Amino acid sequence: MFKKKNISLAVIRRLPRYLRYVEDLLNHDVMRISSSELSQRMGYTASQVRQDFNNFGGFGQQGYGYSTQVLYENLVKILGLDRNFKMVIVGVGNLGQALANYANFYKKGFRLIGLFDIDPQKVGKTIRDIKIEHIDRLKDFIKKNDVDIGVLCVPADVAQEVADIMVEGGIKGIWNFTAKEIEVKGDVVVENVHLIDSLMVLSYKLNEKLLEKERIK
Ligand SMILES: NC(=O)c1ccc[n+]([C@@H]2O[C@H](COP(=O)([O-])OP(=O)(O)OC[C@H]3O[C@@H](n4cnc5c(N)ncnc54)[C@H](O)[C@@H]3O)[C@@H](O)[C@H]2O)c1
Repeated sequence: MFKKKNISLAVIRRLPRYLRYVEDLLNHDVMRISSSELSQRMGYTASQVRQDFNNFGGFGQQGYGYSTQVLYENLVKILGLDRNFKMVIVGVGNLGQALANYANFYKKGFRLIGLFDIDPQKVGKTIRDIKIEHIDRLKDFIKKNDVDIGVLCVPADVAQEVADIMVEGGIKGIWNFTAKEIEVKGDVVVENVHLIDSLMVLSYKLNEKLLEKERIK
């Protein structure tokens, strides 16, 4: 598949939204959509949608628009969702347990195969048929099972040391939920998640509306 180099993160971050939307169209048996309709419904401009897809060769046909099936298959491939990644969660507290119980990861090809914690009260218990193992077993487990993704759900003060263990084991990517900016060696990729950032964006939008109302008064 054609792919431009150095595609901006902003474009990549829009791809899951395109995928969700196209999936919804397919579920409603909509097999074709024009770029203007797609852009209108998603709140983007038609040229932005075209530019986004042109990074990957563009999937539309002049005068036809997009086949939703073709769009879907391409987005799945671009996002690597056809690969089936193996994943472990480290830190099975509030967040780790919530993620472990979230079944939708499986539907997208992320297979949770291990849970790890340091707390003897938690080690040995199971969540969705997966036994929580002691952190001491993490490195060997990653090596033996060729784990792709490590989900970091431990307290921030131990995030770096746990990330180091993951890297030593040969992890390929870390989904970091902690507030700590971890450092990794080699070509390990890190994606940081901060739910609070999204909440602050909501706060910004609310604030804008309130300021507008106050101006009108
Ligand atoms: N990114 C976000 O939006 C977001 C949201 C909520 C929480 N968090 C962060 O996620 C992390 C977990 O939050 P929580 O509420 O689940 O905390 P928690 O205290 O409920 O869970 C932390 C778990 O990590 C385990 N742990 C501690 N040290 C460990 C080690 N060395 N090795 C393995 N396991 C270890 C603990 O036993 C516990 O089970 C925190 O860093 C928190 O700040 C991030």
